[in-house]
Amino acid sequence: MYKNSTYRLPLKDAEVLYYPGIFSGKESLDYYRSLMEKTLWQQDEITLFGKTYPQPRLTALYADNLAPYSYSGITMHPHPFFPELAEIRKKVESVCGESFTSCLLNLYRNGKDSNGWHADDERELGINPVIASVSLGGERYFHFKHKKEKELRHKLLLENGSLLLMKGSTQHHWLHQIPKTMRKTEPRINLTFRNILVPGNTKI
Ligand SMILES: O=C(O)CCC(=O)C(=O)O
Ligand SMILES: [Fe+2]
Repeated sequence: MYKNSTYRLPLKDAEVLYYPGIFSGKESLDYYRSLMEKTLWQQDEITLFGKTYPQPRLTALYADNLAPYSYSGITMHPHPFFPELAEIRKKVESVCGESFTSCLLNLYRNGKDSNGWHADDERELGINPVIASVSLGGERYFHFKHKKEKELRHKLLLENGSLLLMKGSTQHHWLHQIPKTMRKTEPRINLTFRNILVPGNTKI
């Protein structure tokens, strides 16, 4: 992919943009190292069909407000932003022209770590959520599948230093995942910037 360009993915009923190289190799490595160390990583348990498993990745939530975020039966409480995270948010906001209250981070330690099929459609994200997702470290494939038209699928390699922006009706019509991989892969940090609303507050 050529750096400093924007690609709109050819997905029906969706608005998904890919920006490779919003950070240089050096910036990406510096951020990767400081986030690896400073992030308060946690491993939650998920319950599937009455059985409990450790989530197959580490996560952490940061926000400007105290709004908790619940998904897959897990409720996360945010920590305040630290300087590197705030810097990354600023860059992302300037690239995509949106603003964000919160950041959910994922750490995929190796190819066995993954993120199963889901849509980011929780109530506290509002009606047409804008989600800006930064990748640092090892490359992983990101898959999309349409909720109703099963033959509509797409996959994309998320490169170090890139940004993937999902907006409009994307979460209504599509699911996404990061599948496990057998390839040898370096750890990957993913930052998903979102607007998470305080319960009772509706965004206009
Ligand atoms: O790791 C990624 O690129 C995707 C993460 C994701 O979909 C999520 O946290 O909701
Ligand atoms: Fe997601």
